Amino acid sequence: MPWSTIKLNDDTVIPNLAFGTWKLGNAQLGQDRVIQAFDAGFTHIDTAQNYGNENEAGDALHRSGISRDKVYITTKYSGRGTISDSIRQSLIKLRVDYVDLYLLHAPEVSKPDIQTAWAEMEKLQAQGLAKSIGVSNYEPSDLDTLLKTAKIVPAVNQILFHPYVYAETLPLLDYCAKKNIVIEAYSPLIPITSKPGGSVDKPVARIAAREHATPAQVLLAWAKAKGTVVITSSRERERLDGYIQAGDLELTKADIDDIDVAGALGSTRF
Ligand SMILES: NC(=O)C1=CN([C@@H]2O[C@H](COP(=O)(O)OP(=O)(O)OC[C@H]3O[C@@H](n4cnc5c(N)ncnc54)[C@H](O)[C@@H]3O)[C@@H](O)[C@H]2O)C=CC1
Ligand SMILES: O=CCc1c[nH]c2ccccc12
Repeated sequence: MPWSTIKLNDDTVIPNLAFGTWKLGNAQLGQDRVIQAFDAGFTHIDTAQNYGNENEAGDALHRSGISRDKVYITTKYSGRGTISDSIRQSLIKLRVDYVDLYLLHAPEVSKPDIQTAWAEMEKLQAQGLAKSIGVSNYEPSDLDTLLKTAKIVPAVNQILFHPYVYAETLPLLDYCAKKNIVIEAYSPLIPITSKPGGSVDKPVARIAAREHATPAQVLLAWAKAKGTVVITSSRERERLDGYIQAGDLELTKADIDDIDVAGALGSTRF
């Protein structure tokens, strides 16, 4: 099945592939690279207050001429200023009236504290500034704290997600599944970007050879098969085309099990 959408607990839908804008390069290059991602077929961009390129993403959106309802925009509060001011500044930079998804970037930047920050997020959603609200880098204990006073359950938790951390993340995945919180997977390509030569390489290479695919495509297909929203990136058009095509790559249960086992063998926190 190609890349598609996932229904969130607030009844909205989110594309299950996103283009991340962290470390995209300087202003003009950043803007061109977002446009390149739209051209390649991405419909979801993931940015943040402190990536320093919401302006470029907004300009890219404007220049590409894509209508607002055809693109899904996520940004995050990264701890600078108040949440209320931050989202308003993000909306100006992004040149939009609302974002589709607004996240608390991490528990430590959920200021002044997790419960107060979440109450602010709920207000923004009620005001229509964010269609959906969620968190990032939250552990079960952080979610416990949040849910004690929350009126709304976070729609997503955006976390580090790749085969080497999968086994140790299972308790968090289970927690989120029980609360109907969708997992967004960032840095899914760590096995080839930061840890080449590890135990996951073998099954990934075997599957890639069989499917005439690249290792990156196999890793994206693995994260998709786990039911996550996959967030990846590249400055290169050829790689972006490969990411889009990875939506058609169906792994078997045996493939997924092989990658899970190899990931657990080489497990190290990055
Ligand atoms: N919420 C959070 O705290 C975080 C969120 N993110 C989000 O996730 C997005 C994606 O994160 P990444 O770590 O960049 O994702 P990723 O793990 O998909 O890596 C993407 C990088 O892999 C490179 N790559 C692709 N194929 C390769 C190959 N065959 N060999 C070597 N390198 C290859 C690409 O050129 C690109 O630079 C970010 O832009 C951001 O939006 C990322 C980190 C933290
Ligand atoms: O999103 C990527 C990593 C990152 C950059 N800034 C922050 C702030 C808080 C948590 C994570 C990050």
